[in-house]
Amino acid sequence: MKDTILATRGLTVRFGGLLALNELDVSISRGDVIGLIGPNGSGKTTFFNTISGLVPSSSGSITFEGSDTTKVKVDQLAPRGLARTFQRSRLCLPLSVFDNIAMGAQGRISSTVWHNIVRRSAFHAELRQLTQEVEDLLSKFDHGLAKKVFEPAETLGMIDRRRVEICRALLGKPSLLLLDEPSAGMTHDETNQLMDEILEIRPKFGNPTIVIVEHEMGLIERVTDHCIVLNYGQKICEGKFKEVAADPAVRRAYLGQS
Ligand SMILES: Nc1ncnc2c1ncn2[C@@H]1O[C@H](COP(=O)(O)OP(=O)(O)OP(=O)(O)O)[C@@H](O)[C@H]1O
Repeated sequence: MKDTILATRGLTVRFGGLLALNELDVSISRGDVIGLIGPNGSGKTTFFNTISGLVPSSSGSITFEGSDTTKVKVDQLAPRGLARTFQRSRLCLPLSVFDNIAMGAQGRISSTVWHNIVRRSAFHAELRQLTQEVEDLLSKFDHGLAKKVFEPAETLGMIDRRRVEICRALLGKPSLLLLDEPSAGMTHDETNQLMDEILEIRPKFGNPTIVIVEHEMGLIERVTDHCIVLNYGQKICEGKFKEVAADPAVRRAYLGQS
């Protein structure tokens, strides 16, 4: 039986009088690809923001990798193995592809004044090692992206920008990868291509568990093992895509059918 990598119990997030998450109990099994779906405003991004330490919960608990992470902040969750991408691109466009990805290696380069001046050769060795890792990562996508490692991110097309964001998330070899609307800003074909690439290179990173928030139901149906459906911050259904798509509560909430 698969173990649980992430669980929430009674997770509640209030924004003033609005209940964005309402007593949410969720269990995510290690190694699965999970689709987190629901109508606009149902709480999907708030769920991502809360479990990744960006938005504090109002009550309830979060357990990640067996530890209580309810109050753990975002910068402490990445080293524990939780990585994510955002709906809107979060690249620093004037910076190089390398710099954007290396941000995901926070704390890996010793950057004290003492280290950089007195132990210059050690600093250069760390930098060389990181550069090699970033180039290896980019070349796994196999689209000549590794050759653009020192070009500004603003010179890349949208699909390559998304690949760079995925590389930044994968650099720390996360056990849980949260993908917030990978299709945003891309065509249907590009989204499918990117998702295929992620699934293809996933075994090289220890098969991280993936949770995808996505409105493209064709993609969710094709790539997920299991789906969780939210409405008004509550879980209304879960199961295989075909099961949840046929559920009357989901059809009412999500598809606007009775
Ligand atoms: N920082 C915030 N302050 C106030 N209200 C917020 C905040 N963030 C989200 N909300 C509200 O919380 C509810 C859930 O929003 P959330 O973005 O999590 O939904 P979503 O399911 O991700 O929606 P979408 O599919 O449109 O991205 C919405 O009513 C939204 O307006």
